[in-house]
Amino acid sequence: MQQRSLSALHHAAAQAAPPDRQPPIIEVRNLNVWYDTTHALTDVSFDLYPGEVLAFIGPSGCGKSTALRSLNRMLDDIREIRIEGSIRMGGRDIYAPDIDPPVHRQRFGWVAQSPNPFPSSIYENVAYGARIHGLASRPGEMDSLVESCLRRADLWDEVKDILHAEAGGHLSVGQQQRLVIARALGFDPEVLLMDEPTGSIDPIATRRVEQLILDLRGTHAIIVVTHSMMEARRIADRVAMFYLGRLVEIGPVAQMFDHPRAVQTQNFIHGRTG
Ligand SMILES: Nc1ncnc2c1ncn2[C@@H]1O[C@H](COP(=O)(O)OP(=O)(O)OP(=O)(O)O)[C@@H](O)[C@H]1O
Repeated sequence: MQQRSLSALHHAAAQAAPPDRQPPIIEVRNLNVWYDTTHALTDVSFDLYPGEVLAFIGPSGCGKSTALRSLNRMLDDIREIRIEGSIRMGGRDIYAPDIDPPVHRQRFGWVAQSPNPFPSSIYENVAYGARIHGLASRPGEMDSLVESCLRRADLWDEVKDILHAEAGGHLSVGQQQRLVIARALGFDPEVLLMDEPTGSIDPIATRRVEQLILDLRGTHAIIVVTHSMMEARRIADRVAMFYLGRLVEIGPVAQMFDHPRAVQTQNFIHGRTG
């Protein structure tokens, strides 16, 4: 990836860091993304810190998903994509030629808006990641790992008697979303990326997924794209506001909602745009 000169945004991204944090797990600087002639992201810079929940907000089409997908290199396969700038994880450029995208992707769990369990049993859905990464080799280890992931996803009690008998796709939509989160945990990821994880589930299922995000916070860095301001308030440590492909403001959740600085943030959280 081409390295662009660091601008004032570099300084702004660092300033938005909470004072008591460890070094960032991901550093994004002057990220620009084009889909053919569509300039989807312009000079986006931010840091992601270990154990935090960072919410991406902003009107439809402002680049939230593109920013999310750039981190785990999900954009790679799109024709006519062009990416410039710098994304560093653990100090290394994730777009360097010696980075293997599938190996890089293993550092992330991915949760999409519509739950997409594999067409296999509940058990196999969760075991899949651990199996391909060789995370459970001793007898009984896989059972423990599957149970642990399902417990952490707050799903164990509902499925423990149907682990092998029932397909993941036969659960309710809210349960499926928790199953997808359990599956993501089976990969033992460092970062969880969630693109509107509550966008297709009902309010009760939403609160369970939100509680799950709060429970996973601390052990995982989590980025959540959300269209719900209430949700961002409930779950985020920090909020990043996107507008027309630019990250216009990033900061602690209270500051962003109670004292937003950018006029775009003020308009958006008061429902005047988006
Ligand atoms: N695969 C693609 N091919 C071409 N253009 C794309 C593609 N994906 C996104 N775009 C364009 O890039 C811009 C940013 O889209 P993106 O999906 O990142 O925004 P978003 O903020 O996540 O939107 P939403 O909230 O509606 O999901 C938009 O103009 C969109 O039309």
